[in-house]
Amino acid sequence: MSATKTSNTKTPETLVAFDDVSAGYDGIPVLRGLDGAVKRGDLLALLGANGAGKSTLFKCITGEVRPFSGTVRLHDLPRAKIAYLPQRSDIDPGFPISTFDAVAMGLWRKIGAFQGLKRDAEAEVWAALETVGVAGQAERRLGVLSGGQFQRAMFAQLMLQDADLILLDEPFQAVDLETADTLISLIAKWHDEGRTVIAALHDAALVRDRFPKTLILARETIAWGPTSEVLTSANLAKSGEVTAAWQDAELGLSGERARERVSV
Ligand SMILES: Nc1ncnc2c1ncn2[C@@H]1O[C@H](COP(=O)(O)OP(=O)(O)OP(=O)(O)O)[C@@H](O)[C@H]1O
Repeated sequence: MSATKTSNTKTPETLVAFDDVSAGYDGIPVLRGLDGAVKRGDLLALLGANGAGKSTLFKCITGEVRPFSGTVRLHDLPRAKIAYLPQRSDIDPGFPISTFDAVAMGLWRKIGAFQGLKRDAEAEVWAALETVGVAGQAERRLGVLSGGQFQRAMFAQLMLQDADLILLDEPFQAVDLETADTLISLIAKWHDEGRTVIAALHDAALVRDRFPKTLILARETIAWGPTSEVLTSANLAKSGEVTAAWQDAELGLSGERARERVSV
């Protein structure tokens, strides 16, 4: 990502607004009554227990999941300007693609999927591979890379996407400390360029150190604001308890009753 973007010193404007959003699957909400706004230039950590609804929130932003009620509004943000890195478990490791070609997919929106890469574009792909330290893996199949190499390649792809909003679902899962440092530096650079980044994470210490804003989620909002204010052990404990209570309720209820329960 080479272009210099808008300065973070501008008055922050809303990029994504959630207005009483309920969303989920098979008629059963897993996100409930979500209100709030992501500001342009935010570096926002999304914290919550397993099953708290973090991935679902991302999918509401990308449009993959449509809310049952409420609205998700994108302000001056075409979907083509959103980059989404799902959890590795959601990416098919058997997909027959080289690491080079996977990274080059980051340029698809710019040059089209079936255009041959011109020399300039090829150079961009090599530069991205080098920046994240996996140029030596370029010819290997993406699916055989180690966890850290794979995630570095995915970040190289993100670099080429030139997105305004970057959504990262547990980006440091199964990566070593050195890789995590490299990836965190890239995130910081994107933030400095004025891009908006939301990352679902489980490491509270990392969030405290590197993420100015935090949303703690448990199917509903537990807290959302400056990390120094919202990242408290009380809020984290509450997030775990509320998520567990919702999961217990779902396990104990038939689909029809669960629907009744969450609609009150
Ligand atoms: N495609 C789906 N169909 C049905 N239920 C789903 C689907 N995807 C997620 N869920 C359910 O929605 C709830 C929230 O899942 P989600 O993946 O959004 O949580 P998460 O906070 O990202 O969890 P994790 O930290 O484990 O990744 C879970 O109970 C999950 O089982």
